[in-house]
Amino acid sequence: MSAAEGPLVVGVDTSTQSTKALVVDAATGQVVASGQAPHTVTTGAGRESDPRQWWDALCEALRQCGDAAHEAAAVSIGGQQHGLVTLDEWGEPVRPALLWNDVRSAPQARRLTEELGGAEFWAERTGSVPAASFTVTKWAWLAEHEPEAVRATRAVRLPHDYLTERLTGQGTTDRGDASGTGWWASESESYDAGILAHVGLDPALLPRVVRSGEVAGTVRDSHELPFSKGTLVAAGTGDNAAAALGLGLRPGTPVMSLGTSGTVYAVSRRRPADPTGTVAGFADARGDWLPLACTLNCTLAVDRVAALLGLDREAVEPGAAVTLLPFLDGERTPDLPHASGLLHGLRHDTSAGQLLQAAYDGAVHSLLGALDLVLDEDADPSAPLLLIGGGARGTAWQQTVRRLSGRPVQVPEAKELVALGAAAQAAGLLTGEDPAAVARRWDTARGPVLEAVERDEETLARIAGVLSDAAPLLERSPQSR
Ligand SMILES: Nc1ncnc2c1ncn2[C@@H]1O[C@H](COP(=O)(O)OP(=O)(O)O)[C@@H](O)[C@H]1O
Ligand SMILES: O=C(CO)[C@@H](O)[C@H](O)COP(=O)(O)O
Repeated sequence: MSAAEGPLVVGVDTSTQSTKALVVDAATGQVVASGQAPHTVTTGAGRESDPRQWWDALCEALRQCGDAAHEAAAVSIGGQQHGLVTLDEWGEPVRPALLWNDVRSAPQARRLTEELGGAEFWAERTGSVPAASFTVTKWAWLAEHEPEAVRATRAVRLPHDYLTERLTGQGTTDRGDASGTGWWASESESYDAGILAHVGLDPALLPRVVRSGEVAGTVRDSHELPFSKGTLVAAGTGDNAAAALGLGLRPGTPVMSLGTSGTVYAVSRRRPADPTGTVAGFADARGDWLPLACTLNCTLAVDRVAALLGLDREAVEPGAAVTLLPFLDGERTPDLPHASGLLHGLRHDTSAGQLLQAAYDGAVHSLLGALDLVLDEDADPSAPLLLIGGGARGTAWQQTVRRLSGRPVQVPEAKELVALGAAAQAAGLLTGEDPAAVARRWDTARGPVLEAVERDEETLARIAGVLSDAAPLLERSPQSR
């Protein structure tokens, strides 16, 4: 038996690049064991992963947790948002999942927006104007390009739903992740029959939306897993909503997450509805809202630039007037799904380290441009920005965010905030507490605060100028090149 003070719970983050599992003492928040296993994502035109890989990675991550996982009384899964998982009558994937960063459905996003009353309609009805990331656009793409896959589909799931269902045998989701589909009406908090009919998706194929604090099911017999039969399974949620739980976030505190995606968000009491499409009006996993902006090019894009230059990711140098828009995967914020990377202002005396700094600046500029739109008007502009995700461990990321935001930056010591949020959700099932209150009791946001420095307005203005001047080039679709 472990020396834990309370029951043990398991929190999982099934994100784009890997699955991470934490075994946590529900009394203290102490992480008693952890494991991690990678996934592969296709490159080229689309971004796809086989959902069965996520299950194998979950089993491996739990195996690494050793005996502690056997003692868990409850488990919860947080996962990458939006991915379209199509299952056949035996619960097997019909085809690989289309991931959030697959931009092939950009034409369907535009078309759906126009066909159903425009951006205002979508923002008001679902909280968001659909971009290529949203599940509804992926379903429309599949119907157009692979109608046989659509015909074979008997269940439609999100990544975290897929794993939860393999644990419990029941098709469930939660409001946080459902709000990123594009077919969940934030106005009525239910599936939107009109939108579903428009895209030809039978609501009977969708999972039940489990309420906050409700048990999604219990672990069914499985010889692959360390859990006992009957272990409680919480609703789980999307990874950003899980991280908000993991930080015990209160309204008005801004978060920036630096991972495969870059995100900025805050909890809000007001239901968001941004017709410009910059802010996605997600629900959080409790009963509030999670206005959020997301970029497709964050740590992977900057690491790719470092690799091209043959530099360590920390080998940045200041002082150049060179601009690099690191849109290697197209971009969502700003809405430029067909864009590619763009370099401007290169001189004989520009160093490789300065080019790398320009990639960090470009990635952070996109996120900061959306931060004010995410925050309510009454949010405190001097509140520290909480910096999380794999990139938050890097000094170059920390210093870039600090310089370009002009805000104090707090870096929580806890590394896996998505998995911790899922663990807090699982703990809440056992104790009856609000999961965000569990995380506050665990003091998960604790970490050093880097004092504010003067905001680097010159760099921000230069990047904004290049972005605006290069708009025709960045907006051009592949067909018109
Ligand atoms: N010490 C570090 N400094 C800077 N970046 C890091 C560091 N450690 C990890 N990363 C970056 O974090 C990314 C993974 O972050 P993570 O939040 O786990 O991603 P995701 O949840 O999208 O899979 C990697 O792409 C890597 O570039
Ligand atoms: O699309 C979004 C949010 O809208 C992304 O934030 C995904 O949820 C993927 O997250 P990571 O794997 O980068 O954590």
